[in-house]
Amino acid sequence: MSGAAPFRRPGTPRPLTLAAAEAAARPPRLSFLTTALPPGALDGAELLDLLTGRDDVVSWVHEGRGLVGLGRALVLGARGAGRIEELRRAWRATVYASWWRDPLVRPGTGPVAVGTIAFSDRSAAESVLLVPEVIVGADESGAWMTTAVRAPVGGAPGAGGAPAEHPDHGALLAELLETASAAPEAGADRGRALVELGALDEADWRAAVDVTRERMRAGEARKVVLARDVLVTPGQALPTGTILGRLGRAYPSCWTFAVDGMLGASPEMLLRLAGRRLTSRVLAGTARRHPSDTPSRTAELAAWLEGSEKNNREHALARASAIEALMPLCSVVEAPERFLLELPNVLHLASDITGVVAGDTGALSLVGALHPTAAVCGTPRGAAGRIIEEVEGMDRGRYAGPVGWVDWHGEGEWCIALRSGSIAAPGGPVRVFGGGGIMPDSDPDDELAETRAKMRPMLGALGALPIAETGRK
Ligand SMILES: C=C(O[C@H]1C=CC=C(C(=O)O)[C@@H]1O)C(=O)O
Repeated sequence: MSGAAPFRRPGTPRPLTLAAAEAAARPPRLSFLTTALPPGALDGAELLDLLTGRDDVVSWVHEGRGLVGLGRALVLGARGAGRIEELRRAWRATVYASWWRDPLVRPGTGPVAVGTIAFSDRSAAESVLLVPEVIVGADESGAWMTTAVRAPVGGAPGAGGAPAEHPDHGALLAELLETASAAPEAGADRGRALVELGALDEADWRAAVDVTRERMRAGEARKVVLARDVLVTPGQALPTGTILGRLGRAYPSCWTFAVDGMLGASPEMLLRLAGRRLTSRVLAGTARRHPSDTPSRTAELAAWLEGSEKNNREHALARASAIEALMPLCSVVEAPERFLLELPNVLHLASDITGVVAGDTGALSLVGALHPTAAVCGTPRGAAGRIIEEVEGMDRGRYAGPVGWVDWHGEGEWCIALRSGSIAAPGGPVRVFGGGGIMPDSDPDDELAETRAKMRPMLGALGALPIAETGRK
């Protein structure tokens, strides 16, 4: 076992765990209370510092801002082809049945659920929406705390009712800050991490790329994204919050996420919906880089990537499929020229697509319409999905699935769970994933090296890379 025990305030009932379909029919009643934290209340601590040494945490942090959470007030679960729609309905019913007070009314305040969704309709992994007991959030205007507790029986639902008994937010924050400052230093790793083969060894994965290329050359698909996994046992038991702190420090421009044991630092924003405005970042086309590369070496790589015919074709397919999926849902879609995104481990070709969502389509419906994108599945989607199932040899679980949060009126932010891993039990081994877009002219050795580069964020945070390669600051 690792670090601290799971977060549960004394006297709180066990988390409510419900099948989404059941919750939609008989919604649970929660009470949410949001309060602004006074300026300086975090006392110089970063959001992710509040999670150091802890398990049972949630995280959604980008450039130091976002949401971190502890504990579980409610867990909604679903599987199969209808999983996103079932979760959407269950959350909507839960919000309708619940009480809340939110004087801030900003993105991420008030009732919020965080979610992680399986890549495939046929995955054995459960897709969940989870309401943490405590959320601490921060944006450019300040910080806040939201607590969620079970609502008392009786009274009218909705935002107008009286809140139930909530813990004192000032005292709770003081307790979180104190535990964080007492947590052991996250820096050094004691033992050596063990990295074991996942579903396929490297030779078999290269052979899978070969078979995929042949099937594409025969006309079955134009692009297929193949992934592989390794199992990493850190040299010492690492609490999830400690791994997140390392990811956030090394990859601040990515979204450092954790929900229900799925964690990582994703550079790919599937969609952000705020005030009906939608943003989606499409990444496809990659050059591997090393943290010690000089600026001139990076410039050389960038020029190579921008001129690479194969990478541009790969990017164009992903970009076109995102635009095509958004067109029927938006009154306006804009897609300026692609650009180069620099990360410590890779360079990507990137497109930021924006739109105005028509009608009252919420973030989870949009997630359902966009997933799986050509950046993680391929083109055409059906044929690429079949090839993945037949050659990859693994259930991706929540890897390459949507991960993010949704608020009380259906807006929120969702990434694709890339540069990620899954932890089955706190402090235990982590299944780390990496994939790449395969084109008919792909080179299997190159593609394998690309998956290694994409695993680097997680391997570094787990102490499974030489320190010079971690990108850790
Ligand atoms: C499938 C992954 O990356 C996708 C996202 C960006 C670039 C990609 C590429 O160039 O192949 C992949 O489509 C992964 O990180 O596991």
